[in-house]
Amino acid sequence: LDTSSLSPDMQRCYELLNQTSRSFAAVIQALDGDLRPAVCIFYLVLRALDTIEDDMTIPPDTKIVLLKAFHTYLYDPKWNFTQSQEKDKAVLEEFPKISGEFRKLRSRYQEVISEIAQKMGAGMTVFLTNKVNTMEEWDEYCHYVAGLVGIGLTQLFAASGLEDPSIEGNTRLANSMGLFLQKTNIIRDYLEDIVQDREFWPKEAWSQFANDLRDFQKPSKRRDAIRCLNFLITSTLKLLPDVLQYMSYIKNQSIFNFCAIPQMMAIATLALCYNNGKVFEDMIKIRKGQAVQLIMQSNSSNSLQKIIAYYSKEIFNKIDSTDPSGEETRSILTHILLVC
Ligand SMILES: COc1cccc([C@H]2O[C@H](CC(=O)N[C@@H](CC(=O)O)C(=O)O)C(=O)N(CC(C)(C)C)c3ccc(Cl)cc32)c1OC
Repeated sequence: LDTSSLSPDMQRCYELLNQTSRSFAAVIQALDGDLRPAVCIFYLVLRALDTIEDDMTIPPDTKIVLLKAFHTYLYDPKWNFTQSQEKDKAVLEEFPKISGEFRKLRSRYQEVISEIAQKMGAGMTVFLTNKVNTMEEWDEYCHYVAGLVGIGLTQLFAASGLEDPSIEGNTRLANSMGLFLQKTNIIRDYLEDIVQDREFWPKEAWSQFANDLRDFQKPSKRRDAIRCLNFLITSTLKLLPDVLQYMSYIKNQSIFNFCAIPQMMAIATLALCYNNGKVFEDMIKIRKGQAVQLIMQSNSSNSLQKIIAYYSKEIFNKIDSTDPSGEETRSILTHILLVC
């Protein structure tokens, strides 16, 4: 991206974007028009909020104040936070550069980003102290940290003039775009979260198979662990029709690629995780070469349907006849293969 004509602060924002997100930064920088800087800033604002939520060295009552007030810092030219130990702490230390560029965005873009930041910060405080119990609470948590991102982005797309303003009405579909990504990340990151003493797998799911979520690390509990894993993957696959429907409304090629690539990485991750005990042994990541191939292919609804059909068949062929969710998994995949 040629940033030479941009202000020093905006150049720094693109550097921070490339530092905080590996493959994804490239698709943000490929966005058309004034959507590119708006999404870059939105991503960094969200990264700053996420860095506060993730930082276990911040005392809970300080964290609650920071999360609830965070949206106001967008309008405070001096605000930054230098006490973070997280890997992405630079976005908090250099926040004045991000908020300065934020205040230069069109007012509608500012309105969307600050409203999402306000709702997300408030929602995060609800789950700071409470674990996720029911499947409904799992949806609620994922709405706060990811569904709102889908909704906010959809509002930015509509405001940019690059998409039909009516897509702003697709709130449920936009929410599902976030839930699909977040639920996939939570399923994939079981071990990484458990070793950091964090639990995002809903109790309503794991309590069917164990007395404690940590039990799934034990080889003796591997059968129950995989049954819980397959149960959660089956629940997440139910979002795929919404993802396909959301994508069918997107007309701008740069926005299509920006939305499609993370969803394709997620379905490939779910296929890899399904019935795979490695989820409980080490960090699972789809191979870089596979990811690049997916990125190259994710440019039209037709190619999306082909990729989703490919991974749906891969999961279908892995279903274990003794798995209690097996019937449900088969039925959802059959439905998906019909619409693909
Ligand atoms: C319509 O909605 C979307 C359309 C396109 C992309 C995303 C979504 O995709 C990335 C993709 C991304 O960030 N990939 C990482 C890979 C990884 O972190 O494992 C990357 O390539 O660095 C992602 O994961 N999240 C984080 C949340 C899921 C919490 C929202 C995210 C964070 C900020 C923004 Cl602005 C966007 C997204 C959307 O959000 C739903």
